[in-house]
Amino acid sequence: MSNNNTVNTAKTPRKPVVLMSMGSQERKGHDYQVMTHKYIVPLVEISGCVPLLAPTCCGTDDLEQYLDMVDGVYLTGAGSNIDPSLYGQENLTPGKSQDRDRDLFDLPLIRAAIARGLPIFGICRGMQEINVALGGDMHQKVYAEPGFDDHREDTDEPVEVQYAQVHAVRLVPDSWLAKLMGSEEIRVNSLHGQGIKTLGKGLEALAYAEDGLVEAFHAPALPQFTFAVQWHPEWRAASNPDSVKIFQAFGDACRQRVAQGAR
Ligand SMILES: N[C@@H](CCC(=O)NCCCC(=O)O)C(=O)O
Repeated sequence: MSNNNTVNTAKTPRKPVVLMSMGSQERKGHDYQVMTHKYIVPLVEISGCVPLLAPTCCGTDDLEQYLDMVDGVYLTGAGSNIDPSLYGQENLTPGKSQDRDRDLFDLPLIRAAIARGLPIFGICRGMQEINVALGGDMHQKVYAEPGFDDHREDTDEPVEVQYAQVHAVRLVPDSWLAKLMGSEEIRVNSLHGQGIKTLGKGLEALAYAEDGLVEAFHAPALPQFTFAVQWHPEWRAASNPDSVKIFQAFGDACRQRVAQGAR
């Protein structure tokens, strides 16, 4: 008897799994590992990936095992500053919080992920971590540097104001980012006191603020997607066409990794 039910043998590819390193927070005498919703939601809903949140409070013994489980790495922003001793400077902001556990987890994570050819996407602190991991350094107080603007948010303002678009960034003409955005200039939000001073090995600027500060970079010599921005595309990402394009591009890079059958 003929069977009209054809069996679809084409397997739907699994979703990419993406590592997100968590940050530390102290509340009422207890230490927490945290990750903000606004970073998680666009990775799931726009990039179409599955987040794997990794605590950074337990050292790096399991780093390679984490990387065995993922198809990409996504390094988020955080209010803490990277320990400047990690890029050869004295600490000029002793009043600002640091997160040494996250520093000591993320810097080797970045180098190991690059060595494996994993796609990497960094936002704000995440961008700065990639830069430092590759030997770059930072202006610890951009707002105090001659010729640079103050890129910090006003923390007394409501959060909608803090994450509002406040300045333009010029995208490098004819770059893949300019082509992706369909423009050589976009407007972005700005919530950072630190900024790129020297780009790390293999990093190339893709966007600049009006004062010349590097606002996005990539690693053109690497075969995999390696992209980072100083602004916050995760903020209400679904309602920002530029953010949607960025998160979709990262998701596509991670799907390409899955298709390569790397794991
Ligand atoms: N401390 C660094 C990085 C700033 C940063 O990531 N800000 C975002 C904090 C809140 C959020 O996660 O959205 C600097 O000041 O440059």
